[in-house]
Amino acid sequence: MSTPQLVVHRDKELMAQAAAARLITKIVDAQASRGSASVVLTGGRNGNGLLAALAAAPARDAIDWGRLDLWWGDERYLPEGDPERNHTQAREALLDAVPLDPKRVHAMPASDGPYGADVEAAAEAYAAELTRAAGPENHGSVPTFDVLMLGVGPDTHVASLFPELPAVRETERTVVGVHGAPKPPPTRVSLTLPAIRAAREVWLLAAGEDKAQAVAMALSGTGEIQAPAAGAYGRSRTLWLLDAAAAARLPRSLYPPASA
Ligand SMILES: O=C(O)[C@H](O)[C@@H](O)[C@H](O)[C@H](O)COP(=O)(O)O
Repeated sequence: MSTPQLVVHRDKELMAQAAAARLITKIVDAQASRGSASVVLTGGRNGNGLLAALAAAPARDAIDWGRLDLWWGDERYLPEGDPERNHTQAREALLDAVPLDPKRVHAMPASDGPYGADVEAAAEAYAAELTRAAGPENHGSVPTFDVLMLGVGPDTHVASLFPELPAVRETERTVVGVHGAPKPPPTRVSLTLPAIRAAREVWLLAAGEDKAQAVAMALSGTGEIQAPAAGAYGRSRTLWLLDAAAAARLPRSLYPPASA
């Protein structure tokens, strides 16, 4: 378990731009050392804000887009192309503007796809896709993601893992169906904490004063069932990318020195 590292930026725009620059470098380095990179995207305003900042970044095309695997941490279980799907919003923010290899863009199933209303079957299918992509060196049922990004909800949820609900308690499966999510829409597909923790690096994105309580709670020792963000950590790095408003309720001892 990697100890959380915090970086606090002036505001959410700068946080998105700095996180985008950080992601470009991470992808370029992974591609230089291993020939490809694997990144898990998140939905929500901060996740999509990062993608939009990346689309506008001058260094954007230092990335070899044809050697990038994209996965999702969660998806709203809606028809393909629905404007509320995380995949739709990621396409609008970045994906449609760059020459990705479509075979390497792993969107989660849509509700008008082969599994219909059976969101558990959709989750099992995505878990199988992850296992197929996990090479022998991954010693697990998911590929070793270079970076897995997560927005943080005001209730400390990450992906579609909400406090106290069954999905956050899952310890075996890597992908589950979610019913009755408090954040609409109610039906979702989500990676579980075991899958999240297979990533080399987990980056948690939180901006705005509405996240300050969640950030303080998740970083103050609250358990992962009550605060799912507290259970989101990478094998070698856990990075919280915050703006000053979201960091406002942190004890000063947790503030990074540069922000003191
Ligand atoms: O499907 C979703 O809604 C997201 O995956 C969800 O986990 C999101 O990242 C958080 O709710 C934060 O969203 P904001 O960044 O918009 O606050």
